[in-house]
Amino acid sequence: MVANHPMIELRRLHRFFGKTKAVNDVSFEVPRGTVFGYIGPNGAGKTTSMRILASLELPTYGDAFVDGFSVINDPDRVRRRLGFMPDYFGTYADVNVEEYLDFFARSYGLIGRERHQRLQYVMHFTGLDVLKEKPIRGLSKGMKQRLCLGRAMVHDPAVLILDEPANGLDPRARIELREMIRELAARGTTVLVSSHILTELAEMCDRVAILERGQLLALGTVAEIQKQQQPQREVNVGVLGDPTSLLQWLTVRTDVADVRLNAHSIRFAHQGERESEAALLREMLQAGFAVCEFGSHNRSLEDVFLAVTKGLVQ
Ligand SMILES: Nc1ncnc2c1ncn2[C@@H]1O[C@H](COP(=O)(O)OP(=O)(O)OP(=O)(O)O)[C@@H](O)[C@H]1O
Repeated sequence: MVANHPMIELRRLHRFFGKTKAVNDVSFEVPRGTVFGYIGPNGAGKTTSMRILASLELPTYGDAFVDGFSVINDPDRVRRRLGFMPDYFGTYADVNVEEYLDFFARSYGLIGRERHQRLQYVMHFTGLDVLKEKPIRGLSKGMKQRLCLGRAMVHDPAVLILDEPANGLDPRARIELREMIRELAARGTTVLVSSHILTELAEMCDRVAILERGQLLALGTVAEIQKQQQPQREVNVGVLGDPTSLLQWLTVRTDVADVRLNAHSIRFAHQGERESEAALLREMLQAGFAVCEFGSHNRSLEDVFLAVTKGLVQ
């Protein structure tokens, strides 16, 4: 096995349930220490492929690897290296936070001082140390999510698979979760995290995959995907006086398209980098237009996500 193999790899992964192609020929690699976003609408196949990685489900065809070990041929080694946080939190007996985590630490074979230290570390990392004696059925949704993360990381796995961990969290809890995930990656943990929406993951992920109806639609950094979807930027120009002559000036240019007159400004799509936008503004001023406003922006991530996916469910 080579030293710098990907920590997660899906290789032509397929999983069918009858006629439903839950995962349909998906391949990608995730390098060590990165946060990888797995994004798609309901029924896209995110949970199914995560369950395959967690060796809870077998592929129909293809294979998946964790730290170089196949989920088909080496599920025990995969389980030791991987922590899985499912998208639901089941009901549990009347135990408190520490007892709950201790149970999972024991089930991973941690003993004595090592188990004690690991529990202290996990409770401190997740902020649960102050709640360690609280019965888990009395925890808030956000605290239960932290406990679920604590459970997934109790055996210090190299890879964490988090299925919609931000589901149902309030804005502050989302930010805290994002910080925890980034910190885990900074310490070398590889994290695969799923969500329905790109905006939620955009800031914390190094790379993302967009999935729909079992198929991979886009793969790359958020900026790469955004650029693929919209190489043009939308520019808005305000000008003093009658805008008609600027409108005509813009319409004949080849680097400008879709010129529209708004109430007090002109909008158009501009092909090119930021430098050519600056050059365009300079030319406008040199041509004598009294420009009082000039702004540009990419399409929002929501728009990009909607453009990539088609809203198809299965
Ligand atoms: N055990 C199963 N038996 C039959 N069909 C299944 C099973 N598990 C998943 N599916 C189907 O496979 C498809 C993909 O489901 P999956 O749960 O992987 O999607 P998802 O992207 O996680 O969706 P969500 O965001 O709604 O959780 C869906 O059509 C689902 O109904």
